[in-house]
Amino acid sequence: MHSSPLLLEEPIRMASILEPSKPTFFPAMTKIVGTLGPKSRSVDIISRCLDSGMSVARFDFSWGDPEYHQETLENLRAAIKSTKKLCAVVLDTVGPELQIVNTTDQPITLEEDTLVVLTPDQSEEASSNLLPINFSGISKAVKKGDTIFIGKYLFTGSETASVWLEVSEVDGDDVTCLVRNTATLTGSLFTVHISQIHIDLPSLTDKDKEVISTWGVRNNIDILSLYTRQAEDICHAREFLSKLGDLKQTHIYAKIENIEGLKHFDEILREADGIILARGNLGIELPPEKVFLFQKAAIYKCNMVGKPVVVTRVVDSMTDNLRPTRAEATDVANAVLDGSDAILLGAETLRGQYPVETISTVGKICAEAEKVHNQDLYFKKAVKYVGERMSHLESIASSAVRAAIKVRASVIICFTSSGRAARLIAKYRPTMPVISVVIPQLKTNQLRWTFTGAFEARQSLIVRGLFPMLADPRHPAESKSGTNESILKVALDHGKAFGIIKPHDRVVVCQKVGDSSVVKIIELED
Ligand SMILES: Nc1ncnc2c1ncn2[C@@H]1O[C@H](COP(=O)(O)OP(=O)(O)O)[C@@H](O)[C@H]1O
Ligand SMILES: C=C(OP(=O)(O)O)C(=O)O
Ligand SMILES: [K+]
Ligand SMILES: [Mg+2]
Repeated sequence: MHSSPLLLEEPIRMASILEPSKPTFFPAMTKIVGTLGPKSRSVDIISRCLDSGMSVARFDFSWGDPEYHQETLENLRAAIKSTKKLCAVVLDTVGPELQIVNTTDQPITLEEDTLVVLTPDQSEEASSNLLPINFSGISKAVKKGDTIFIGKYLFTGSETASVWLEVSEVDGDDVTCLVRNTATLTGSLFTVHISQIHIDLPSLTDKDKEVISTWGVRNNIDILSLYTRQAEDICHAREFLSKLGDLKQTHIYAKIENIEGLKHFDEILREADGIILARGNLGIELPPEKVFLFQKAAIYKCNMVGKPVVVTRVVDSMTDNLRPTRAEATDVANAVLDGSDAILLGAETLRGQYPVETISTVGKICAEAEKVHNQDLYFKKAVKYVGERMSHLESIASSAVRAAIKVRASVIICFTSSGRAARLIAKYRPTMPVISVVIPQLKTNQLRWTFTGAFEARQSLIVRGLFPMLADPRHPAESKSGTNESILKVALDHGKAFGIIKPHDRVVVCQKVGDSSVVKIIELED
């Protein structure tokens, strides 16, 4: 596998492209987040999603009630148990999302060159010439000539399932718009995107808070996906989580949806635990020729500070088709080459016809792209960015990756408690999987004693290259020397059982021995 690495920057022998990919245990180092919904909520389908490589499940509270999502989550738990595959849980908030509710049960067809009125009067029924919106300030927020998109496939506005409107007149609280393309809106809820306006609503709404403090607390959510426009949005959410018991351990990922988020990107990145590039919304907010540039710039910034970055909306067409378009397949590979940690699937798994096939197709594309990723070049950039003098841990982490590549180790094993050491290793984008062995720590909050570790292990399921294993808390973490040897043996056995570690392989281990952090190389006998 490491004999003659292909690099995109070097000439590739064309025939080598046709060599079939060898099957490996790890479908890809890049992770796949699947949004669970009507077409992906049975134990059977979720099990197949996990087996195909989904390692994070997203619950989108923009639709569906808590009971519905609870049922899906119980099924996810059963699937985890039967497949023995770990899966993290993401709660996606609604935020100041603009919505039109259609209570009529009938699809609504809007005809090109006709007029439609958007009204904040939500007692009105939706029709092809009147659409009630959940935003009282709409008439003050827009002006003649502005662009409004309604529907799900919001990129170009030319799809038949979404509509592109141009504001033609503002009259009192209502806004009259010219319909630019004929489209039929189906379902009970349509999202609305108005380009480049500030919506004067809080990023974390009362409804979001209610859901987090009930459903979120009940289910110990690992990651909160937050509609983010500025760094304070993250601070407020963190403050809110800090009062919810175990949820103070929940990671907050900033969902960058619009120009405001783009302008404040650097400050947001400092506060957030990770970033989600919501390209659905961003893609219509930005001129099309700028989308790739923001993606590359944002991913680079995340990579350099070692924070996970997730890219959305890659294979929309697989919602209804078994194969992605050429553009989509290439787009997935480019997201990997740009440096994303994970790919987020929305409609494709939520309400698409091929959730399992979508996951395995995306996984295969990711795995191919990873093979030609120029690790050497990337590594140099990352080291240069940190500069002199490195922290001890950063130096240990980068050295572990360097050593593992030089000795062609099949895997890196990293002992970690907070997950920080393992994330730092992942930052240097090793070409081999990292088994992060999370060692539970006993902690108390005055009321009760509990073990840490479960959050930390699951949270690494969204990071490229990290494959967590939660050590048995009965191994006392204090007496490091003796017990770590037995945990190491368990980790090696784990790797062997899954076929990623074979006899005579070399393995790089990163751990603390006494007070010193060490990187050691071990050569296995059998
Ligand atoms: N329980 C443990 N046993 C052995 N080594 C550990 C343990 N926890 C962390 N380490 C190692 O200690 C070093 C410091 O990592 P640090 O970031 O402090 O750990 P953590 O991941 O627990 O925050 C790293 O080399 C890491 O591999
Ligand atoms: C993921 C996105 O949106 P949603 O939360 O509506 O699925 C997106 O806009 O990229
Ligand atoms: K949402
Ligand atoms: Mg969106």
